[in-house]
Amino acid sequence: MSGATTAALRVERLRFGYGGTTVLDGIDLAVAEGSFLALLGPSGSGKSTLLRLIAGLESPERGRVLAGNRPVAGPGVERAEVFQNYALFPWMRVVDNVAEGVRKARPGIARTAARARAADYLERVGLPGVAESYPFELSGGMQQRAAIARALALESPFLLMDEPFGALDPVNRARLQDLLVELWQGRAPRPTVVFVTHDVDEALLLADRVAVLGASPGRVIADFAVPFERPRSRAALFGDHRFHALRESIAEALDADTLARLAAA
Ligand SMILES: Nc1ncnc2c1ncn2[C@@H]1O[C@H](COP(=O)(O)OP(=O)(O)OP(=O)(O)O)[C@@H](O)[C@H]1O
Repeated sequence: MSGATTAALRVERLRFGYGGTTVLDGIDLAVAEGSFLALLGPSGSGKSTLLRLIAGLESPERGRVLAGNRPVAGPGVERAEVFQNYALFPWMRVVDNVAEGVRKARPGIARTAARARAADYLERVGLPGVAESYPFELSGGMQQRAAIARALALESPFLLMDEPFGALDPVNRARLQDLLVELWQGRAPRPTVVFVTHDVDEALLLADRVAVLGASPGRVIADFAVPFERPRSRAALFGDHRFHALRESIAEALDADTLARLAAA
């Protein structure tokens, strides 16, 4: 496993279930500081649940999550989150949605300073001029940009993303993928990212490493380093035989898990 000694994030022997049904069992993961991990897996394998445990929104039954060497005991601003469905407060102007996060991360910051920082991040995600709008006035792609601005404005060492582009059309999805990588690479130090997706190509485009979860119970069944240099282009990836080989290996790992489950049923 990579980054065992410099892991910013560690999941150790983790087990978790809902109402007596085990969802995740025996999860061990070490994510190197400043790296980008994609969590891939079939529907129901527990990707979102694992992210919620890392976020501190759920507590493990066994094992633990360590973020920056500290056990995670609940949500915290050092672990910023972006979910699939924008999750902006509808009653707040866009700038205040972002500024609210800044104020949580920096208690005591003046309201005007928080709003200025929020406006700066909205500009960075390509949303100048919408600061005073309400979320309902924005398209889905724009709302998701604003949600990303809100998470990035926290300037947290961890960025936890649960299928953040899943609800977007292909053009906006590609734009936001590029934007995310650009913003992640532009930050010093880079935040450590855990990104849930069930899109293999998205994982290989974005991540340094892909952990594949199998289902029933969810556990890591394969772990691949993604070797492509950055900046990455889709055209270069599609022309690279290693991309196709990785896709194949991931599909094989998922197929083997499905067959094993069918055989056990
Ligand atoms: N709040 C909940 N209460 C009870 N069961 C839940 C809850 N949330 C998720 N589950 C169950 O836990 C399992 C894992 O769900 P989870 O959403 O983590 O999987 P996932 O891999 O993220 O799936 P998807 O790709 O469809 O989002 C599923 O069987 C799901 O039905």
